[in-house]
Amino acid sequence: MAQRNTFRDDEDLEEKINMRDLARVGVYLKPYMARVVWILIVVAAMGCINVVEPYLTKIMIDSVIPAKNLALLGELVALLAVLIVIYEFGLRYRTVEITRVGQLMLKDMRRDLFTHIQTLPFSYFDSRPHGKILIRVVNYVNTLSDTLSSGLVNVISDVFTFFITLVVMFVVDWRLALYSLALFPLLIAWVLGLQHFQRRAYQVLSNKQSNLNAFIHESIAGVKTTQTFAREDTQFRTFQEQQGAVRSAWMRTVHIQTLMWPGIQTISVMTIAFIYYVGVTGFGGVEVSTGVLIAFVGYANNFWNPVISIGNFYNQLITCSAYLERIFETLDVQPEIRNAPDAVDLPQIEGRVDFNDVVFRYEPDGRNILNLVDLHVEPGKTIALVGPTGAGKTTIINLLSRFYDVAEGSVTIDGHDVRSVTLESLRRQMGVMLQDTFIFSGNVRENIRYGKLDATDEEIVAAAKAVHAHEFIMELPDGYDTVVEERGSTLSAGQRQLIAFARVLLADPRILILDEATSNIDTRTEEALQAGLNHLLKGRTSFIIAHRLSTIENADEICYIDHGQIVEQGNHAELLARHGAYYRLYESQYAMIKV
Ligand SMILES: Nc1ncnc2c1ncn2[C@@H]1O[C@H](COP(=O)(O)OP(=O)(O)OP(=O)(O)O)[C@@H](O)[C@H]1O
Repeated sequence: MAQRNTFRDDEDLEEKINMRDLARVGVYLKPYMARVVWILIVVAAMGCINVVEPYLTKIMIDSVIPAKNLALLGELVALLAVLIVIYEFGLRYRTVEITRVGQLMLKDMRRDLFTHIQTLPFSYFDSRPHGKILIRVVNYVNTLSDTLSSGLVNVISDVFTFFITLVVMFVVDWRLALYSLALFPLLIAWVLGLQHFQRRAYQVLSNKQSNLNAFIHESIAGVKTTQTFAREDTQFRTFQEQQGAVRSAWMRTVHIQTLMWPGIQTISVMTIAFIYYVGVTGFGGVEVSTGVLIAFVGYANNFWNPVISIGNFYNQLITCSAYLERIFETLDVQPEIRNAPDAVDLPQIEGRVDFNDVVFRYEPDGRNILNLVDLHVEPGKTIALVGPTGAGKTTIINLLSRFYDVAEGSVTIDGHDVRSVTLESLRRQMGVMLQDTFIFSGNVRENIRYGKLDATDEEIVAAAKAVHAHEFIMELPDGYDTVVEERGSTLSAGQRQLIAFARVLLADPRILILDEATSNIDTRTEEALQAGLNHLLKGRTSFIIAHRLSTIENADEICYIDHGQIVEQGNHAELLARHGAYYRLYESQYAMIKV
């Protein structure tokens, strides 16, 4: 399991830029290669125009101006005008197309991230704040967007312009070309020297942003608790701390990044000065006309501009590598719970469930949460799990849906080990209603339909009626079309549970798991619900966890769980007669009711 992490903890960082990460971006580029080839053709044409322009200036200075050759002037101006128009339209095409390719790549990357995250096991979500997962899918991918769209646009054409200019410079005067490159090693040293610090600064920044995001996410989720305890000040102070850390990290990146530009500019200006010096003094035997000298300065600009842009792109890439690291790290998390290579589909089940001496712990080196749980349930029976808080009841049912794998022993359904069948076929035949009922934003009807996507409206209403949700739904402003907010915050807790009940029943599972499912329903509703449930439970194996014993008195079998073991098992009457742990629990609840 991944190391546990909170909003206060920075995540681990890689020491070096992982070239494999950068190469993996290429995988996302592959489907769009045809577009890229067209872009490259346009970029090549634009590069040629870039090279021609200084040459036209050379002709102007060497031939047109001294001879006052107006005819040639007219031709040059016309050619220049045509080239500029072609160049500008090429520029537009290039920008639009590369942005398109960049966005398509990001769409694919975000899709992969999202679908992968959906398959990750509970343990992944247990191990880090959700805000840190969110920032990977949204913010980090957005940051890549800038680099892949605008950055990539420039770098492709810049690399091309760089090489073509270099070739032309050598053709026009190879010695002057060599002198123009004299300071190039200095530039490389400058860029590479800063890169180390810059990458480190961006990694720290990404961590601080991630922490802040996790904190904000947690604060919004817990806002009601904060207000209840009037702890706004405490939250605010932590927020300021986190925010301050982001600001400092950000400023550090700016301090380092802004060193890059003056360095490159200084080297560029020194180079141009050197070209003038060499051209004017004839240093090293160089003899060139004024036109060639001016053209060379133009080429030097053509040459240095791409170098500067490539330097900038490299800058962005360093930033991105910190984000890519996080994105690919997420994509590389292998779901611990996944289909075995030889997994088969679980056939239509009858519903026999066996826990065979199951031992379980949440972390490999952690303590045993379940200790030799041996439980055998016939199809169609209702099993209730009771016991003190933290005893392991929820853990038992989590193993049944294979949200986690057992450490020892096995869980079988109709004799099939749950690890040997595909997860989809297993979970499709199981209806699980967890403690924290989740309502998606949308309307009530859509929320119930989540249990069976092709359910008709009639089936939805029938399911709602069966669990006695229909009455309250009809009292909502728009009935089944009433819009509910994410998490169902506009509904009461009991209403949320009734909707979730209808959803599970609509799925028509062979095995039904209800974890504290009836805890939020008032006694009257519960009685009605119980009646509806009784005929729906028929033919299904059901596991019910309930703290209120009145809801499970009719269960075929009741297991009293304590410290991860079944300490008592039998029906209500048998367990009462035993005068053991269940009896004491029952007595205490009964006493409370009497009080
Ligand atoms: N995701 C998790 N990671 C690590 N430990 C966990 C996790 N979930 C539960 N535990 C631990 O496992 C033990 C059993 O938890 P479980 O939720 O099964 O208890 P429970 O009997 O259902 O309790 P309750 O009646 O309060 O819901 C507890 O000690 C709990 O701290």
